Amino acid sequence: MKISVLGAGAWGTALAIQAAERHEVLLWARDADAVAAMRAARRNERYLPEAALPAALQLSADLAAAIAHAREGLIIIATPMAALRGMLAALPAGARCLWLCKGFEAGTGLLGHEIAREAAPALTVGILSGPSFAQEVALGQPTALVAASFDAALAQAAVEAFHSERLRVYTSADPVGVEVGGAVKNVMAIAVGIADGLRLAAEARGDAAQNRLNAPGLNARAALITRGLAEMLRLGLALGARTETFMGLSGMGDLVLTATGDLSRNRRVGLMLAQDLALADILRQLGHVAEGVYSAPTVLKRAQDRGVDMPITAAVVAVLEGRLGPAAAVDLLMGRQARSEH
Ligand SMILES: NC(=O)C1=CN([C@@H]2O[C@H](COP(=O)(O)OP(=O)(O)OC[C@H]3O[C@@H](n4cnc5c(N)ncnc54)[C@H](OP(=O)(O)O)[C@@H]3O)[C@@H](O)[C@H]2O)C=CC1
Ligand SMILES: O=C(CO)COP(=O)(O)O
Repeated sequence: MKISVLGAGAWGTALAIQAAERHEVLLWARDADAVAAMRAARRNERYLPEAALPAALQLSADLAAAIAHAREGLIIIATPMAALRGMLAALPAGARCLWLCKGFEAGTGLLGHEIAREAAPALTVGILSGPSFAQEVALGQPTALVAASFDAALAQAAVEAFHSERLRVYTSADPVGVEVGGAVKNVMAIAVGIADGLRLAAEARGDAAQNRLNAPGLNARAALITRGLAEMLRLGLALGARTETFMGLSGMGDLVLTATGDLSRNRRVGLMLAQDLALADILRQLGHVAEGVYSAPTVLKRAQDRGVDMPITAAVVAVLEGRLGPAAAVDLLMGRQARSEH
């Protein structure tokens, strides 16, 4: 199959490396200098230095040529959410396309499939999601993904493109649930990062040695993940998703990975917020996109529009906007009034 991956960040590069073992894959980056550097080093030093680029992987900075390459095959949009609309609009009618980005569009508050409906209704579209750190996929470590589309043949094409002995690809007919899971887990990873960061700071101060670790511990982490899943489910159901999707790879699976795995950029944002670093400095230091930062306000807005209660999301937004300190945010969440769990 001919596959074009549009966007040569960490995730697009990792999937292109894997698919190039079995397919004719072209990886596109908008920056011609970046393409030249990757051609010379056969490595993406900027975004994924861990893995070599296979000799068969084609590289290009020519968007029209990249689209033409996969005109009859599969186009993968691997940019951040902010660029999805523009990429979709550039594709020709009838093209088959899946995106990897996880979030809500800032400003409009739309999910990817809603943007596609608005900006590119003549495409056949879907999402590839699930718990998957790019570095692990690039190195061939076992990973399971989910391909979701209203078009069953497209989800099956994603299986054909990426399923291998190291990469399992499941299909789903619930793109709404898969997209809500991918977007909301990023916000929850920031929340858990904040709580874990407060604990690490207390330990570093020696509070543990003095037996007065007055900071959130592992119990608080489990509570945040579980209540985060409840928030994700509530919003998802309000937007038309199916309950079982949130118990799967793109829901609970990705939430657990991103909230607890230190490779997560969103979790690292939370860890650094707990050290009272300024958001702008954190984003500079990361050097990669952390979608939760941009999605959090839109998640909250869509929840409020539907009358859905999302207290963890609200606390993350308040911390990101500087209206609440990290410790006060955790205190607020843990100190909420008692109520029934379900
Ligand atoms: N990394 C991961 O493990 C995973 C990431 N994802 C999701 O995939 C998406 C991409 O993440 P990731 O690859 O990690 O991001 P990175 O931050 O590693 O890279 C972003 C890439 O997108 C490019 N880009 C940014 N804006 C535009 C634009 N307007 N037009 C074209 N290209 C653009 C950047 O190019 P330039 O250098 O020119 O700015 C860069 O190549 C995110 O939504 C993320 O949530 C999903 C699963 C796993
Ligand atoms: O989506 C991811 C893993 O599935 C990557 O998460 P981060 O963007 O937080 O690194």
